[in-house]
Amino acid sequence: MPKDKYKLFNKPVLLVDQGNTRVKFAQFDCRIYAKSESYEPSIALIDYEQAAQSNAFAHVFLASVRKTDYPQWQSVKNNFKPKQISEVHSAEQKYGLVNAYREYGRLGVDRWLAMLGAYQKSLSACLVVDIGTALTIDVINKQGLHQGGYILPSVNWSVENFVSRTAKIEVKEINDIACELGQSTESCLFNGLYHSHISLIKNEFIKLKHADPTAQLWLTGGEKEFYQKLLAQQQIKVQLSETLIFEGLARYAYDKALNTPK
Ligand SMILES: Nc1ncnc2c1ncn2[C@@H]1O[C@H](COP(=O)(O)OP(=O)(O)O)[C@@H](O)[C@H]1O
Ligand SMILES: CC(C)(COP(=O)(O)O)[C@@H](O)C(=O)NCCC(=O)O
Ligand SMILES: [K+]
Repeated sequence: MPKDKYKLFNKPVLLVDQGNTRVKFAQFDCRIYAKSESYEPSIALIDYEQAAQSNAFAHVFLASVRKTDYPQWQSVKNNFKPKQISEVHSAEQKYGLVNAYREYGRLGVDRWLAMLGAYQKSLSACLVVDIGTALTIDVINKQGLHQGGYILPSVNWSVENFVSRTAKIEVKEINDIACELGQSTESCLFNGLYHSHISLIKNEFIKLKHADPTAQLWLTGGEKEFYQKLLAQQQIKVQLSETLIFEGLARYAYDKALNTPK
């Protein structure tokens, strides 16, 4: 081990991302390098059982888009003293990223952290798409200025609501979904919704590429692989990441480690 390497937290740090559908956990080995030139967090996704191990973590960093009411998070929380818990909120600007919202605290913290994760990794213009309970799209320019975004209900959520409010729409069998005209109720509905999402993403990405040819398109969230497939059919190449939100959270942990006297 190089001499200039030491850990500030004597144990790993736990990262928690509480979305609207589920809560996700990761472990971050928060090392500080005295002669740090670049910052490359080492993050591993872990499951609830690993997260719930008492005494396994020095500190926990939490990001939640709901009240922190998830039973899984509540039981993990009992392993920590209040001073070991840091809840992160969207900021006006931090770590080179500037929030486009005038009411900056209203931007979903998952969006804020996913942008921070993506921008740290690419240092170019980024389009960040999080496909979870909602579909969110956020645009950041090369200088780290968030340009704004979109929030759309997910396809499944839209279909469920639509079906429950219409008499003649029934979803039976779902065949191959594609960005093309449908020829059954199911394909008209699903193709229409997915196509609208894919066209919006594509359109924004093409605009961003005009401004910065090195712009990157990042996909995260539960349905990212499916969107990757649909975008590939449109000749759009994406960066997939399961850990964007955690990479944003890890930046906060790293900062706390740097600024806490040993
Ligand atoms: N293991 C899983 N558990 C729950 N949902 C999953 C899982 N794998 C994929 N999904 C899909 O991902 C979506 C949830 O994505 P996620 O990004 O976790 O959402 P959120 O951040 O809103 O909680 C679900 O609606 C489902 O379609
Ligand atoms: C848009 C969201 C519901 C997405 O949540 P998710 O799908 O990740 O659970 C969440 O980011 C949120 O509650 N945002 C607050 C409103 C805003 O971002 O303007
Ligand atoms: K999310």
